[in-house]
Amino acid sequence: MNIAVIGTGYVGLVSGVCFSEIGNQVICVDNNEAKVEMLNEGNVPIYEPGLKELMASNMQAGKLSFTSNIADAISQSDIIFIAVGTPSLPSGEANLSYVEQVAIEIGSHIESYKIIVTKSTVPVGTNDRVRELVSSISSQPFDVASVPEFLREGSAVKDTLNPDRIVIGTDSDRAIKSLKKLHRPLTENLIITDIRSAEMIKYASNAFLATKISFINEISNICEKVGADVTRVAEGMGYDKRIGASFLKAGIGYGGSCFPKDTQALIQIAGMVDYDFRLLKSVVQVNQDQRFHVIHKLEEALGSLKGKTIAVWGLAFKPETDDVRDAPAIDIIQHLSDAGAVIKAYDPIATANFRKEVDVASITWEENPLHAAEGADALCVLTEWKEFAHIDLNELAGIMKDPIMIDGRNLYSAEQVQASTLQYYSVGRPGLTKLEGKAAAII
Ligand SMILES: NC(=O)C1=CN([C@@H]2O[C@H](COP(=O)(O)OP(=O)(O)OC[C@H]3O[C@@H](n4cnc5c(N)ncnc54)[C@H](O)[C@@H]3O)[C@@H](O)[C@H]2O)C=CC1
Ligand SMILES: O=C(O)[C@H]1O[C@H](OP(=O)(O)OP(=O)(O)OC[C@H]2O[C@@H](n3ccc(=O)[nH]c3=O)[C@H](O)[C@@H]2O)[C@H](O)[C@@H](O)[C@@H]1O
Repeated sequence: MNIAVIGTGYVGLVSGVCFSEIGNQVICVDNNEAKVEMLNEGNVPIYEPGLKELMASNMQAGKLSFTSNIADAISQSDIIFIAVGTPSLPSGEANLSYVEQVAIEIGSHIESYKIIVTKSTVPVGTNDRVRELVSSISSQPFDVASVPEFLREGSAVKDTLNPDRIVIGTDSDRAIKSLKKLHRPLTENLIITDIRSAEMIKYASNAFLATKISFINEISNICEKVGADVTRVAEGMGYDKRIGASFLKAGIGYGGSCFPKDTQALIQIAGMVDYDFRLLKSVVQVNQDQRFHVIHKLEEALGSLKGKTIAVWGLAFKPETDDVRDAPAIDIIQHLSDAGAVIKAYDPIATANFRKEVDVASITWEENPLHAAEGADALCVLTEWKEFAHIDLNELAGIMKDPIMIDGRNLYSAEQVQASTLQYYSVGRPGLTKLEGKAAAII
């Protein structure tokens, strides 16, 4: 099939590459010409395992190309995917201006029947708005559909080629037939529904996953006070099929370009219809507070942070990505700097992106984790990169001024911690916390 994908961010690029991989002819469009040039040279603007190789092989096979000319892409395609950003407005609502702009451009260029599919995460009613905009400009026949995207950064290619389900929301039998045919090579689990339900499925899914994370983070906070181990609690809960084991890792709260934005947007969507989404508001608040538990633990270990040197391992919002959008590390580093600490930061790949996000004077950017830790009063682990997991903790303790580690991701096992001389603080595993001169608070 002939596909146009508008927008070459995470979703557009990965979808375009994967659609070509399963045998379609794909043109990806972006209005950022520098990005298009980069892609045409075979370079990938994001770090995503496996993407560059797959993109190169499909470009070589003539199945995938990049352009900034939307008119060409539309004329050569049967199905047009809208995959542009829907960032938060200051109110928390989704900014739909990019989606609307693309709808206007599609309306200006269609010359024959098209299926216009919104892949961007959009509030209920947006596909109706797309339909309205296109038909206000063009009298050509077209259908609209909502096919939300569920990929995760860091495993985007794998997720796209092996999805748990594909949701297809449309009121057109013709669109259902084509979209089933397009997606069937990826999975048999195709959920056909109406447009509004499809739009809602995406927000409800992200909000539910965010709720699981805030729930387990609150459980971890209680575990710290009652002497239980949150990793054991999550394991024990996860064997219950009704609960499931995933998204129960306690830590420093969720970040990234989607959960923070989509939870806020859903609160706004509810508010528009006079519904106060109290549960989700709490999820957001718990998440915001959780980031600062790292700071509380540092203060517990060091007292005032003024003039202290704090090493930070991990800046990306999660491993296997260089994305730092709404990474907990941004708030934590800003707070450390405001408290007068000197920061030595290291991330395997996200440092360049992070430097564009934070503007603090008291920070040095280190080239390796041990350099960052050398001479530090304490070390905070903020992203669970694999390369940190294998570091010799006694060697680490030996080069620090004070061997204090705040492990915000529960990266280290009980055995590793117990065999080390670190003064170790975890998330919700108080039995491992070695406190100088006082026992962990167990009631
Ligand atoms: N990043 C992720 O992991 C996921 C994102 N989503 C959703 O997918 C949507 C896209 O997200 P990202 O890929 O992260 O976005 P992004 O913001 O990284 O990329 C959007 C791209 O669209 C381009 N663009 C904007 N206006 C355009 C226009 N008029 N014509 C052509 N290109 C245009 C921009 O230049 C940019 O390259 C959002 O709604 C997001 O919530 C859904 C699932 C996963
Ligand atoms: O709509 C989106 O953009 C995407 O948002 C998330 O994907 P992503 O943000 O890439 O990453 P996740 O793996 O979901 O992690 C999000 C955040 O939650 C945190 N997290 C995740 C899982 C967990 O158990 N605990 C936890 O703290 C991660 O550290 C990270 O900061 C969803 O998992 C995707 O299904 C969805 O498509």
